[in-house]
Amino acid sequence: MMQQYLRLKAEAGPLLLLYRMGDFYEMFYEDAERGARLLNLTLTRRGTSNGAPIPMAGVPYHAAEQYLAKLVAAGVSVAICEQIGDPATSKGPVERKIVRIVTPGTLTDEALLPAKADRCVAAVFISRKGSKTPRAGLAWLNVASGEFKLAECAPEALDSELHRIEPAEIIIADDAELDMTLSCATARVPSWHFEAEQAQAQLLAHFKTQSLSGFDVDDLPAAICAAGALIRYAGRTQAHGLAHIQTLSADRASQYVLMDPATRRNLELTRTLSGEEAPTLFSVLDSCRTPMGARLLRRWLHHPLRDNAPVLARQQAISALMQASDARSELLHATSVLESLRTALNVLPDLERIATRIALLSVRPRELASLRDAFGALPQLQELIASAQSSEHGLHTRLQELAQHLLPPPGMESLLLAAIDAEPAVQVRDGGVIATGYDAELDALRAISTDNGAYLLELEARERARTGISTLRVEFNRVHGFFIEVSRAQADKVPEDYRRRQTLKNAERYITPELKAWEDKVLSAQDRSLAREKWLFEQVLQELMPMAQALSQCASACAELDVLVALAHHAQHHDWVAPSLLDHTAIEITAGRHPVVERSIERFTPNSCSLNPHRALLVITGPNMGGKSTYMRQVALIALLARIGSFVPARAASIGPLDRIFTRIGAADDLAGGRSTFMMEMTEAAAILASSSAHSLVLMDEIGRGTSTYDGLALAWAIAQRLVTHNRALTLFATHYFEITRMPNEQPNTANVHLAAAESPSGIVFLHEVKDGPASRSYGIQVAQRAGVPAAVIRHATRELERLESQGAPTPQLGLFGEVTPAQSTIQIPSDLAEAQAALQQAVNELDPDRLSPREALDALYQLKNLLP
Ligand SMILES: Nc1ncnc2c1ncn2[C@@H]1O[C@H](COP(=O)(O)OP(=O)(O)OP(=O)(O)O)[C@@H](O)[C@H]1O
Repeated sequence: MMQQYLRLKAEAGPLLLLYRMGDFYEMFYEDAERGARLLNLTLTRRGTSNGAPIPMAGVPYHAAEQYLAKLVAAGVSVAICEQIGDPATSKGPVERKIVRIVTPGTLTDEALLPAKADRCVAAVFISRKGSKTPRAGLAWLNVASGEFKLAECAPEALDSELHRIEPAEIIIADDAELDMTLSCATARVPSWHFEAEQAQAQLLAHFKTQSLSGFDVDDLPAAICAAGALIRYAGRTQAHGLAHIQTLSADRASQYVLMDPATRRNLELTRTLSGEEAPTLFSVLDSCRTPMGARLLRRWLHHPLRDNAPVLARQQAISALMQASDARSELLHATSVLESLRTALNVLPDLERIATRIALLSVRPRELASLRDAFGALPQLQELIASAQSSEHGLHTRLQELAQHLLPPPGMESLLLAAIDAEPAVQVRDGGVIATGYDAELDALRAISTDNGAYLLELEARERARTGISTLRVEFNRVHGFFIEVSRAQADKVPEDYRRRQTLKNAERYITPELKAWEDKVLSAQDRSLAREKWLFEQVLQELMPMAQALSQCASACAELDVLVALAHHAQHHDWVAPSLLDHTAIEITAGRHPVVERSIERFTPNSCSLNPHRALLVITGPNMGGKSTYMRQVALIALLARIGSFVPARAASIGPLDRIFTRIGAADDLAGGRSTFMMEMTEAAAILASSSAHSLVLMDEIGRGTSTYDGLALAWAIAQRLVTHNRALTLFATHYFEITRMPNEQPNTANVHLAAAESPSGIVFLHEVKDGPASRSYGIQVAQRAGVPAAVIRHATRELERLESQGAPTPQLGLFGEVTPAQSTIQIPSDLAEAQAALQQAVNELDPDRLSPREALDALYQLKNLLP
């Protein structure tokens, strides 16, 4: 047996091998040690190898799914080996085979997949290093939905692209190096899998085509190499192949508003800065009723669009949904269309994943039942959309397009209605999955095994008469089968042909030749009926498989409708408006709010923002805690929401096309990457300066604070100036360096705004209101006091501040930037002050404090004071 194990283990390679033995999946050697550690199992031993005991650990087969889920969550890939031979007839170890490979990125099993997030597997290939223009090729595959995409980018942008795609697993060549900050499982495959010819051949064989031209990806050679290796890898993991992956498409980054990983993180789109699921933009917007809707919303948030046309189509669909609901509820006082749509969507199961499992022939009976029940809701969805369309407001062609796909694939509904039982069992092997009336043979077999009642009553009457035992009973139970039960007192009356089956305390149970013959007939009918049912189910699956593609189109339409309904619902309940989409770059927001913060505090102060080529950079000052970061983020989030087609939290907004959104807001140390806070800050700033354009939105928060005041200020000034003169990006630049508020004097397309605060007897009051002009002061000490810094420290700091201010604190920065006038470059000391300083110096030198009486000391102090001009 160990030989068989070692052969299979060699086949499984680095995958953890779960080796089926009876009711357990066992692991051996290093796999056992690793598995025991990851799954918290007891490590035991089985036999020895070269005199050393062989470590072994196992999990019961019926609980395997939950252990698999843990392994996959830990990024481990697993090969599952089953017994395929019959133990009764096998000589030596039963034949076994690896039947399934589970890797973090290729899951299709409902139990192992998160409902509201996609899990895909990506392959990365970097074309010839050292060549003039090396390209990074990327391919990613969502096995659960069938989506297969390609993209190329410069190798420097690869990390950012990976953060956009967020694969659960990445495939790379065994000799490749990949420098990425995304944490996910990686799998290495032989480098020849990525060779152009091999990859191309693999794809052609998969799609059964002569060339890839039809997919419009010829200009992406590096990505094709990645795609070939990927389809080979994914194909190995699925027992029934990847027939549902029927197309390949290029995902051209130019269609999206690009965001780097820092920006996605800082804007807290789908994860908070501390890594939580909520509150995020996704968590507040996600009132989706279906899992595929929630997944699509998440994708939209990470892929804002550059072109106005598709954005407008979504926005108009949302308007139509909202207006239709108004019209109906006013007229009929009935539930609004929007609410009815939400209710109707609620009954839909995860159509997208069911479609995939139909294609993979791994769909479960109950999923088919839920699919059949869901089809009943589709006409209602269509009707509701039609009523949204018939409202007189707005254009809504997108809704019309969606409605056309809200249909079950032809033949699927009738097949499921006829074939699948109203409430099928979980597993086909339990029986009760195929509906009565679907197959005459099955019905006949079932009749034999279930219609025992009349025969048993007749037999009982006959036996009572024959034996004279009036209490005799004929019965059946699952463990012992059929039997005749006679009380202990009457047991001596039973005839010769009664054979004892079981003895109870007060009764004996018998079987007779006649009853045994009946039992055999019934049991064999049961076996045959289960076998027939299994076969019929497989036939149904084969019939359904070609319909999977159409079902997944229906699933996509439901997902999109769900997202549009969720956005409409949110807009309606939180007073959001449709932004105008401009065709020139500008962001004009009137009374905007932060979509997430407005939900968590009682009274959010709305603020406006105007950014355009004539007012391209806003220097934002104001106290700590004044609301600078919130304001900047809210502008970016409103722009992003507008670019996904959503309504926005504002009284009015006009948003033009954007190519990128960049944020540099607070930086954490990247200790693992060996970069300090300041280094991180500068790396991000460098990326922004390198890639932002006149169509980009840039948020910079307190750039330069990670180093000494002078260095920081100098860098902040230079960066701001470069952004406005060279990159010409729309920029929000929050800073505590007041010197930067002078920038509008030099750069006419910049302006100052500040977050207002007021002082009251009980301390500083934050008004959270954005006003024109620079802040008058920073209130740092007041904020520190509010934060609970000890009073003694606050007093000391206040004195120190007064001292610095009275000294007219050196302003080295005056000489640091731009045109330096002689008057600014040196600190001029007036001549009378120079004289006074000399006289003061002399007077102080002449004083001997030890010889002075208190009275003389006081006089000396007055004299010194008088020496000052
Ligand atoms: N417009 C607003 N209306 C109401 N409350 C707000 C508003 N903006 C911010 N706040 C509140 O003020 C708090 C501080 O805001 P924020 O972090 O944006 O300040 P900040 O000026 O960036 O501070 P720091 O300079 O210390 O980073 C937020 O947690 C929020 O609760």
